[in-house]
Amino acid sequence: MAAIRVRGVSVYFGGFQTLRSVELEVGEGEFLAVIGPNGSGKTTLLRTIVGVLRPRVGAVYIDGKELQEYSRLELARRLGYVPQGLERQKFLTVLEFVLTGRRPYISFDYARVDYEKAMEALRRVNAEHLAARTLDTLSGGEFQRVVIARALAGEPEVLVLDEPTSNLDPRFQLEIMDMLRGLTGDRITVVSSMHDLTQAYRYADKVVALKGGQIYAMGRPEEVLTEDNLQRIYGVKVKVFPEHRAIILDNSL
Ligand SMILES: Nc1ncnc2c1ncn2[C@@H]1O[C@H](COP(=O)(O)OP(=O)(O)OP(=O)(O)O)[C@@H](O)[C@H]1O
Repeated sequence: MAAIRVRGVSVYFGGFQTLRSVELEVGEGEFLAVIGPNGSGKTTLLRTIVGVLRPRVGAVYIDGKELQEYSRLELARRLGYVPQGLERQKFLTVLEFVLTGRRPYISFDYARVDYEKAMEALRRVNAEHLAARTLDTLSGGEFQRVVIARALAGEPEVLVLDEPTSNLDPRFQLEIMDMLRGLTGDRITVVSSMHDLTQAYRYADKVVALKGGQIYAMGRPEEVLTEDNLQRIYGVKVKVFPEHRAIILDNSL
């Protein structure tokens, strides 16, 4: 199982700086929610944590070892990534697609255990019944759950998700968030970006709020998700109901 440390990370696209000296730690089995306005650097941070992007300055450590020092295979086994807006390979079946999450473990061809793990992952996201369907026939929310299942099939120690519930109806939002929370009980470290502040409040152990590529606030949900902070971060008034652990936009004022 794994803890994550991001040390002094700055990421640039050409001359444009997207992350500025980001410094954070996530303990093993912790759930970190990454919040912030559109364009604040959430996806860039997640992609840096999984090694898709290499920071110009600073480094990411998993269990005390720098990302670059891991082999690709070892990283693929340890990390699961659920990106946003993944393109569908239309003619693959759901099961074939979820099986690709087992690639870091296979030497020649998928074995029985890989099929079992893939089906188990589909069950966890309540999509077992979709196994034989081709990806092009799925609704947006069904596809989203299947992408999560592919990451789970790889049995990652660290699961990184980019707005995993954005396409889901309320019931599936709760199911997926409960499932993610359950993973932390198995000591899996979860890092997820999200726009739903109530979900961040209810499910995360720790929240990091990005603004303009910098960490604006970080800490326990009740420390970070305050009316003052949120107004400064998003430029809108919100109302926080600590007794309900809920946050709403307050456009009545
Ligand atoms: N490949 C790229 N080339 C140039 N600029 C980029 C690239 N990727 C991201 N950016 C810029 O970096 C900034 C941060 O983008 P990022 O996708 O990390 O934001 P985000 O917080 O995830 O936003 P959203 O909530 O809209 O998904 C944005 O201004 C974006 O335009």
